[in-house]
Amino acid sequence: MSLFHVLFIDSYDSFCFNVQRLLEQQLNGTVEVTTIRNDSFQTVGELNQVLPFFDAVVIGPGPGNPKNGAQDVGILNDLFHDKEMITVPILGICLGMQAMCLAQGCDVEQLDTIKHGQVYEMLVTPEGYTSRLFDDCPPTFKSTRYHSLHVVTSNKTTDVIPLVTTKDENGQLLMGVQIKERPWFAVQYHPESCCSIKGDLLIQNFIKLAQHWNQDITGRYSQKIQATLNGIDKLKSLQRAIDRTPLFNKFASPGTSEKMSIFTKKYQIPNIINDAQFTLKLVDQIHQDKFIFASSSLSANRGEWSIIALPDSSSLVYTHFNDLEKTTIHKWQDPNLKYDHIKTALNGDDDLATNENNTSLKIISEDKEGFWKNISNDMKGKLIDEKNEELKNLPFIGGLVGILGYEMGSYISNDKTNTTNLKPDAKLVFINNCILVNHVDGVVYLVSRGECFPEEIINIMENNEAWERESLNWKSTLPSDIKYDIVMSKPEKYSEAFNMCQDYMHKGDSYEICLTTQTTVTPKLPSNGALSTWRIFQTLVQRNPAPFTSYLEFNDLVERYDEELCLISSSPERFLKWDQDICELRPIKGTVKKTDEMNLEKATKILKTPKEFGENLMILDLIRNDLYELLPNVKVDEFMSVEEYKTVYQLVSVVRATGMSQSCYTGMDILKHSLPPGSMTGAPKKITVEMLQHEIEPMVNEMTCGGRRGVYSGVTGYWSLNGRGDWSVNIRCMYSYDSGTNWHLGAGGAITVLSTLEGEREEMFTKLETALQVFQ
Ligand SMILES: C=C(O[C@@H]1C=C(C(=O)O)C=C[C@H]1O)C(=O)O
Ligand SMILES: NC(=O)CC[C@H](N)C(=O)O
Repeated sequence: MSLFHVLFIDSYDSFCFNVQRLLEQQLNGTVEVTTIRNDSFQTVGELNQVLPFFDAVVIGPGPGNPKNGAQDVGILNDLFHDKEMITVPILGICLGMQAMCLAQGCDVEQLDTIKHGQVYEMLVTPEGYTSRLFDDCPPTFKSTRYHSLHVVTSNKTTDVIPLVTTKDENGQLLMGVQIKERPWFAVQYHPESCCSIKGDLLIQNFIKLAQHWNQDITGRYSQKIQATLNGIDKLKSLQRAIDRTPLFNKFASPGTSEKMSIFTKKYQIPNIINDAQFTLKLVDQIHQDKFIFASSSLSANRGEWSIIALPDSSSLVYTHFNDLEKTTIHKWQDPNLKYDHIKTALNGDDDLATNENNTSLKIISEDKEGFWKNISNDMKGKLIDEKNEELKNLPFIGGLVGILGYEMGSYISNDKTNTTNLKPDAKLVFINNCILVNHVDGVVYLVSRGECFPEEIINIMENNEAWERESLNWKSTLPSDIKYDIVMSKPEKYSEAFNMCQDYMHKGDSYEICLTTQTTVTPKLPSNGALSTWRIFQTLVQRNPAPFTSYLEFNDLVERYDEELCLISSSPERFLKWDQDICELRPIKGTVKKTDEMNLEKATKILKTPKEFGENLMILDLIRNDLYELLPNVKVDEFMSVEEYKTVYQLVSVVRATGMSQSCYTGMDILKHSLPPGSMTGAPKKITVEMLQHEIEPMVNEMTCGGRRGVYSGVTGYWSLNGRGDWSVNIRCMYSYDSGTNWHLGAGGAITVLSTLEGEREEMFTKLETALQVFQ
């Protein structure tokens, strides 16, 4: 079977892999796609050398305006002016169509009413049918639009033949074209969106047309064979334009794999079924260090399990400092290690700190890429190909737990000049012992790698009748004699930032921008007063029960030190969960505040309006893209359901990818490639994250340096030794880098062209309030 080779030129869009997979899914998998960026080649001349290898070129969507030239669209404009291209079959999508038409003398103008994530009826023109691009297509079909700009024809642009149009407040708009006497076709809508129909038919028709032109009209196929023979090396180098190398080779034998027996003990406790308080009563009994991933609000597929991870003296602590490009590794509460040793070592420039103080401390100079690789390699030898069904199905049997901050994600640059920044960007601890609570079956498991599960916990469980009968006596307010200094972002700065977001979206640089603010709370204690992190946790859990309630206090040194990291979270949002074969993302986009007047029915109406629909759809398509980058089988399993939480209603979608076990990737690869979470960035991710970091957020959040978000907007969770993982988005949370002296709370929301300043500000305050209420 001969393959159909497509060169796909992406413009750093967040829908690029959706397009790639849509192409690959046609003709029974015989379409082979090589994806490059619009600046992978410096000149069209270079591109021409590989062109004969390809049957067709697809030019994808993306931010920017082709009228701005190469800085926005790389070589796209030159490509459409190049003689060699005249015979090459091309399909342009959105930005691709705008560049194609601009080169034909059309204008590209801003729409009066912009459409981002909106579904419209496309109308095929008579020329649409004669062109054969819309063979077998009904006269009207629904498709998603993501554009601020549109193509305007004139009586001088007669070579541009309209194939599809649509109508809206802007009037009649051009939605698809062919360039006269050329195999060049384009659409303004997005055939790859999950809300577009007939996208597959469009691609099939384009491929047929391309084959026909190559064979019968231009004779390109006779040149192609020769190019295949000497183009192989060039092609291989093209395929590396986007790095999709796995973090580690999961099929290679681990070599030094440790053989570990897993100890489990099981307690069936029927009356804990559906009782979220059980976990809280249990953790109340445990006085040793613990990381808690509790479900304080139970719902299907979220909150079935609570996990209590117990670090011990052999647990390794991995801390990454992004600005310093260094990682420290040491044992949990190493008796010889002092915080001063760590500080001194971080300030020095030794690659591997010599172990002068007889401690377990190791310092590694590495950037975040190195960190991702090294922790994965450390886990590699420890992962267990578990045959025992029960152990295989437990969510966690030991492994890494912790926090990956926003700055660990892609497209965010570090600040190497900030040599004094000792705030960790990632902190993970290797766990040998844990307690799992299954809230559905009413079972508690004690799991240990090895045989030494802490006696203290076994005793607590053996005597569970005593403490379990008691009701939870946690206070739901903090001591009344504590005052708080609360510093928030300035309102005028927020509105400036909001307007800046609108400008970018109107220019076509972004379709949705998640603008966030940071608030700092400093407790003012009375003399002899104290406010423990545990007390704050107790309060938040009760004030805002959530499926992803976490408590992570990193008292990883024997001596308490002033720069301890602590996170207390009541997040509603799962970012990514995976098992051996399937991974699931659960983006939340769309928020309505709960009030006495607001009920589920009313909230559902609001959440189904174009504003919220578009906001969710954009992120849904972006999340599909994140999964499609590495895995070919992706499905939207839940489309915009309304979920009720303590203080808000939220619009949630669920996307799953299957077939991970046969791929070369693990869930950790998916996690690395899809951070930061799309629901916290907006789309397209790359340009939006860059604008947020460098221009928009430094203005709003003056007290945090350089657009840093830190723990907020990152993820918290675990990677289990049985190949599972689950990470929630760090929102509706508070965290401290200095042992509770100051607490940071982030809050924000996605801004689209349909947003209003007042609406967004109120939404941001509603979200801030879910955690801030603890201090009030
Ligand atoms: C940015 C926050 O929340 C995110 C933004 C949402 C929205 O824009 O509707 C909803 C959930 C989160 O993904 C936050 O809570 O601070
Ligand atoms: N999705 C796109 O390709 C958008 C193209 C262009 N940046 C616009 O906003 O119109």
